[in-house]
Amino acid sequence: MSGSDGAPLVGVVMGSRSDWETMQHCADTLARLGVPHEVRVVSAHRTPDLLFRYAEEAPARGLRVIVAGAGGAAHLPGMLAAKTALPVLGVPVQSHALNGLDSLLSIVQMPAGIPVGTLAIGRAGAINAALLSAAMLQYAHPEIGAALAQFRAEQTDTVLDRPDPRVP
Ligand SMILES: Nc1c(C(=O)O)ncn1[C@@H]1O[C@H](COP(=O)(O)O)[C@@H](O)[C@H]1O
Repeated sequence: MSGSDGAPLVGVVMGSRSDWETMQHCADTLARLGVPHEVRVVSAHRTPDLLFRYAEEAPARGLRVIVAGAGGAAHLPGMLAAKTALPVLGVPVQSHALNGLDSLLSIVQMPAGIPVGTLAIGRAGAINAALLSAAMLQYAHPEIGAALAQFRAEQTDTVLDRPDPRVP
């Protein structure tokens, strides 16, 4: 999905195709908010040269936020943050062996000086990474701000409309 000039604003990257089940929730939410974005598999471990190139070229291509999802030894978000000054949001993917705790700790424990904004493990983190991206873009792109405000209003209405959990 691209903006009017064809350039995506958010890069959604993940360490493996197997992360798509989680990261599709980020892409779906960006699409719902009308945020131009691209989706790529990039791995610090398996495609290190591509990772460096992606991070280095991202600002000139028009990207303004990178969302990086990875599982296990999740070095991808931190390495992207090391190579670009763009804001990097990290989504810990739920791993089989350790339930995502390994992913979370790998992403969140960055040394001072190279920040990664770390979200929750799994689907909630992927959705919130999209919402945070929209929040970061909203003043430069008022139409994204309007979509975000509408999303939140609808979410509130959905809860208020069904106050009794016993009623389906
Ligand atoms: N954590 C990373 C990185 C990275 O950090 O660069 N590259 C792949 N992976 C992770 O390996 C897990 C298993 O990958 P496979 O399913 O392909 O074996 C995935 O969750 C991926 O994010």
